[in-house]
Amino acid sequence: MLASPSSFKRINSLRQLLGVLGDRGERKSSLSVVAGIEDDDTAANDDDDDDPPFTPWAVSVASGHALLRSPQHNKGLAFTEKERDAHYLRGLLPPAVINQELQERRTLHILRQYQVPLHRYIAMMDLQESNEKLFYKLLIDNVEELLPVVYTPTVGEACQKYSGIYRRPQGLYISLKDKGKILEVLRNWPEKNIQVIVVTDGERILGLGDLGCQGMGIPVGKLSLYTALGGVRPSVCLPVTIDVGTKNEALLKDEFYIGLKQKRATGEEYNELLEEFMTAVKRNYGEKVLIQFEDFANHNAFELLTKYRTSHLVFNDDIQGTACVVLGGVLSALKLIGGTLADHTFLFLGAGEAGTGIAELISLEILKKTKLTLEESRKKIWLVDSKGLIVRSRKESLQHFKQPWAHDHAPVKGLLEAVKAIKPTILIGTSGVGKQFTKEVIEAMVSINAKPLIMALSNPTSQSECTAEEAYTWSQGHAIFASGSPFDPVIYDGQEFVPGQANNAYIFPGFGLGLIMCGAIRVHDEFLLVAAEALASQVTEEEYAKGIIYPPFKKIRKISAIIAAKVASRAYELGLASHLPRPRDLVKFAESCMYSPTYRNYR
Ligand SMILES: O=C([O-])CC(=O)C(=O)O
Ligand SMILES: [Mg+2]
Repeated sequence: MLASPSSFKRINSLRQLLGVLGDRGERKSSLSVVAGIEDDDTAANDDDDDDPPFTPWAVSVASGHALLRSPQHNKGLAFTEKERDAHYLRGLLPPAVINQELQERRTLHILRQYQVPLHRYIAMMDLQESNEKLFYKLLIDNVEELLPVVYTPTVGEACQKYSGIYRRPQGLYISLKDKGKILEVLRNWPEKNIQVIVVTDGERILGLGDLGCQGMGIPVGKLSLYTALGGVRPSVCLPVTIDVGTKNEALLKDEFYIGLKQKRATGEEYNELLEEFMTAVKRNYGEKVLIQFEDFANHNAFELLTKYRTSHLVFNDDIQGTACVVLGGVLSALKLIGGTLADHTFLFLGAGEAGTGIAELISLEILKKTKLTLEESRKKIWLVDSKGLIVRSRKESLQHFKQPWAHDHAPVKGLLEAVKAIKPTILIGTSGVGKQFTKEVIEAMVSINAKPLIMALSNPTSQSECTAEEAYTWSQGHAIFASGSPFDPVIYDGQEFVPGQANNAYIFPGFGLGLIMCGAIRVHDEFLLVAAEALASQVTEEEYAKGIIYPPFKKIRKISAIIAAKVASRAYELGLASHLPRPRDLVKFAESCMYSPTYRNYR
């Protein structure tokens, strides 16, 4: 039976009244009762044979064939005999009834037979589009195996080939053609209650350059992680790609390219479209919707963050998320390499969003923990860009985000020369260009330090500044190593070395959950510091004993809950949280808000 218009009105006003947080949250929505086909996942509702509580609103939103075609509600062969009778499914499915656990094993078995990573990616996207709960159950239960499939590095290849593998729209496309109509475009999206938007303009997809409209794979992938790793409900997530054209000549010549075939717009035209988008988002979803900027090119990334951080709830994952995960890794690594943060000397290869973002957050943490001034703490950090070491004599010609790092020093050309001149204890690669940490660079680091910390952060794997194997072999097992893209453990000299994955996926899902659950209205730098410290605190002594500086991804939901709690707690302290009263136990509250992918019973 379809909901009558008046029932819909009641459903909508209930949504507005309750806000949608999560499944077991104190602010739990009672939509399950309203919608009949249940929209949330309380264990209490899972007992099949109990009669549903009486409610005058009980309606079914889909049945029969439409139910099987609804990714949010479809359970495939897991529909029971009773459900098949009750929801007009008889004959529409083969007779076997297969529960979710067996479906999960079956899907994993099939996935493992695909040798080509992109085929696994396509199979996972198909699953997400046909059976959302099974997709998330599989991803959550097998996160270490499947993260590289739906996310970095495979998502990079998927974006490069996106026009070829495109099947269905997985997010909202907003192009220059939609100028003046963005509010209408937002209203075309089927979900009305949106809490997180990940938006890209495709200009700098990972380290792969301008992929234009094909960048859509990134917001889709990031938001899958919001749900799988941070427990944010899929229905409140909105992936957006803003298409203002592309500089990528190959795409412009490709007859199958799905984007606007024109030169990338810049300046006024670009700013106006972005301004319209930001205004429309706030108007349509309110102040508390989180907008995560992803994979914008440097100039726009910094400008957008500066422009909107005082008027919107915005977060740039490449500047702030990456900074947070790296600061977390460095704080954690201090247990292995010794000293305090302020005792170290940092050298970065790359002075873009990630490099300067990390540098700034490290200096803020030094400022917080010592008596040094911001200026003094920044002096511990040196950056190398394509023209060599950033030094004071270059200051006038530098982009504004590089200027704080222009310290007094004679000009130095290449990275190796900079390592020899600066003698860093920590080397961080954020250049987006692979193979820059050569044998000579790593050897120079080892000649200066007993245990150099080396972080090769550029993504995907092809752009990594060096591989895990190179780092361990060239340093003869002395390096503590982490990378942005995943690498397998390495055996060197009979010993196993486990590289860390310094990827912002450790941070943004929990960070976003924290902002949403407390109703934050702005992102404060303090939130980034507490999130980094929370991540570092999750590494155990046993992990340190093995040289590990990041906790394993299999613990990520717990880690995300802890990060969310720290962020929310700081937001309450700073008066930036609007959901009152403050829950007493924020970790428990965060966990109670998390989406569960277990199938519901449809009575
Ligand atoms: O997506 C990732 O793996 C990390 C990231 O934000 C980037 O490299 O731009
Ligand atoms: Mg990114």
